[in-house]
Amino acid sequence: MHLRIFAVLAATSLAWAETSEKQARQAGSGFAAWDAAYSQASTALSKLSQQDKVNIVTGVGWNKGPCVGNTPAIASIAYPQLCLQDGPLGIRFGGSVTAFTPGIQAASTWDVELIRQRGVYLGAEARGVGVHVLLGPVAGALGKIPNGGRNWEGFGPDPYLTGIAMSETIEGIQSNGVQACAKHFILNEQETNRETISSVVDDRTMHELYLFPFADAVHSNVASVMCSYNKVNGTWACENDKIQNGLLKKELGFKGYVMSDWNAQHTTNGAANSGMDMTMPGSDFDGKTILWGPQLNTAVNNGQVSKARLDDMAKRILASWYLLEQNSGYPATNLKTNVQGNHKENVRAVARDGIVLLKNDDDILPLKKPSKLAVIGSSSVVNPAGRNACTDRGCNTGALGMGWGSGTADYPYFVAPYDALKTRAQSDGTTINLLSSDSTSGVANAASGADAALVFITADSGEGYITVEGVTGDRPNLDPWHNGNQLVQAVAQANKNTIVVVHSTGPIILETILAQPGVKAVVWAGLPSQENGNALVDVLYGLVSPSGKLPYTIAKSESDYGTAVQRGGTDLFTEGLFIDYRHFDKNGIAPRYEFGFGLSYTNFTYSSLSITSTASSGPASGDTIPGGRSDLWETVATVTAVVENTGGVQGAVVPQLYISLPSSAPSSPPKQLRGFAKLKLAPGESNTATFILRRRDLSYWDTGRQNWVVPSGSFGVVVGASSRDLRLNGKFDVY
Ligand SMILES: OC[C@H]1O[C@@H](O[C@H]2[C@H](O)[C@@H](O)[C@H](O[C@H]3[C@H](O)[C@@H](O)[C@H](O)O[C@@H]3CO)O[C@@H]2CO)[C@H](O)[C@@H](O)[C@@H]1O
Repeated sequence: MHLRIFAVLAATSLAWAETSEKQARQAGSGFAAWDAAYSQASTALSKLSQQDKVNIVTGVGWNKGPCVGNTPAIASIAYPQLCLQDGPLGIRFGGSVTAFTPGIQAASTWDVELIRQRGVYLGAEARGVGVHVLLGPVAGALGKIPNGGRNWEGFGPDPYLTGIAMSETIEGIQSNGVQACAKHFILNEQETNRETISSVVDDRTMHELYLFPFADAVHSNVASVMCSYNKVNGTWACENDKIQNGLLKKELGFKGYVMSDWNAQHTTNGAANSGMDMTMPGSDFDGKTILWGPQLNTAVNNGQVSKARLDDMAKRILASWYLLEQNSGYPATNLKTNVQGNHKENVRAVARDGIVLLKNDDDILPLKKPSKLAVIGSSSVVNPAGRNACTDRGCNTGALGMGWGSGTADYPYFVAPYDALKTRAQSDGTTINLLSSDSTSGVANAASGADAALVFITADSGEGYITVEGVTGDRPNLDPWHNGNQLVQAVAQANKNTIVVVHSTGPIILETILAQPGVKAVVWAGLPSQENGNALVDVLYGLVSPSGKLPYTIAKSESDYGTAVQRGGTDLFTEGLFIDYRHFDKNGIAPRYEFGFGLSYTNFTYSSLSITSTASSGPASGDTIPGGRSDLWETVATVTAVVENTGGVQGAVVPQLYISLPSSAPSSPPKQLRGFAKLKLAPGESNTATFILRRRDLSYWDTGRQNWVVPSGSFGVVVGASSRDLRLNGKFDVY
């Protein structure tokens, strides 16, 4: 099977920048593979009654099957009861599954090998428990609002980084014959009013920011896409002809099927005729309202939905099933099967390599066999009620490993910071003073006299159907929870070697913390899932040098972001293209820690920038393949740079390539990420980072021509250690 062969090839240890040839092949073969799958689907379809077809496209109802989504079996074509199950970080409600790291932690590694391996393992576990459709990965919310409740499920607000992560994850999942589902399509950027709000966006912003990573998903032959709860430009996403038929199926050449988010469908005919192909879960949560099933049958019988449209829906679903070869030897559904294997190794690696070291004064880290350590904060220990005490992780009690909602999984075990620190302390002969509370009383006692004080703070968020400590999804502000600022203040007053460890679903404002002279280090540990403590100890003690880079900007003030949760019925997306670092760059706002930032225990120097380009200006052309016009995916320029480890220890570096469009392009972000690589270097070692630019990477969306266009003129090229730490400058001209 072509897809599997290429996934195996792709599992070699190549940085993404070096694999675009593979991706081009994959798109080509994917197209052929879809053709074959469609041919099988047509044969099967000819054996089906109208009722069978309606059954294929209609879920059986909430809580009426083994999975969160189920469709009935069709015996005549040996089609199983299809099992659709969350989610983006593992099997929700599984009995013995791995709780992988959330998407945002994977993005924070900037390591395509780890991201792909995470996808492969997610797929292996889904297959092992007989899940046909794994409901992830997530590219919407993209993360334009720093407080957005579900941002942590995805890969952050940069569409390029998210696009690469989507591709790697989808190809990884589907290499196991499991259908992936790219969600939520599209512009579902906040939880507040998510089922009523209309996201109003201009055409260029839609293409260059929000649709961009979905194009990657389609290019990687994703089997399914989930339409979102919100309205897009006034029309429900799941009833929106422009986005489903126009953008997704026609422009991007999507061959799979669109399923509704759970209960996101509003009408029988509107959804069918605007491109939605499967309704989930098939009823509302009370089981009272059913919009397809018998109603769809009637609509087809009286001509409100054409027979051809019903055939198309069913064919898309069957073709995806055949594409992934689920018609042969697929395991029976049993969510309780133990499928963990050695997958915890990926969790630990992603948790560890996603840790971002923000501050390290006096080289206080790595720790050097302290004789006494203070460990302070309620999140240093596992939830006293049990690691899975709160359904769908709907509480922020004890150590934090993921946000809350449908995109969660139960932890098979949980190593809290204190657990791992204690183990390490025993081997070092270190004494630990533990204060597992967020109250400032008792802090002076616990922290004073220790060689260093580790203080743990958190910020949590999640999906809006659960309210945690008064927070219904989106965070109301960017402060740490549980009086984190006051806790750090108290610790830093008692101990001048204070190390702050932050576990958070997204940015928090660190100004109060950084103003404490006693705060020597800030470790941004993100969302490390079940390997929380182990990953932290690896970095704190220098078993590895920290190599994570921020996948979003940390501002000095919440208002610096220029975006906020909308309380009314409309979000006008007035910021347009300018979210996260694009906004800070355009408006000359100094971030506290910029997108792409992260310290190391070693140093790197950059040299020898080289640029070659064959790019020509003008609109994209070529046939539509999965992902859009074929030439958008062709390599048109290559940039290389040499990076050397000039420090004393081994470390991994993430050279980042940003481009600036020529002035002939309409107002554009000052710079945009268009390449990155992760190089592991021994002291004194150097290596070349190779960045391959595809036509789409040099294009803007021309609203007049309704096409991607490479502008003529001089393209700026910078290679840096972050979006603000720019080490090498160059340019190339395009005519
Ligand atoms: O899980 C499939 C997709 O579902 C959406 O989230 C839903 C979630 O799965 C479900 O557990 C939750 O149910 C609650 C329901 O909303 C509420 O009315 C009822 O009282 O309690 C239910 C909890 O037991 O609803 C969520 C939708 O509101 C996700 O958006 C999507 O990403 C998932 O893939």
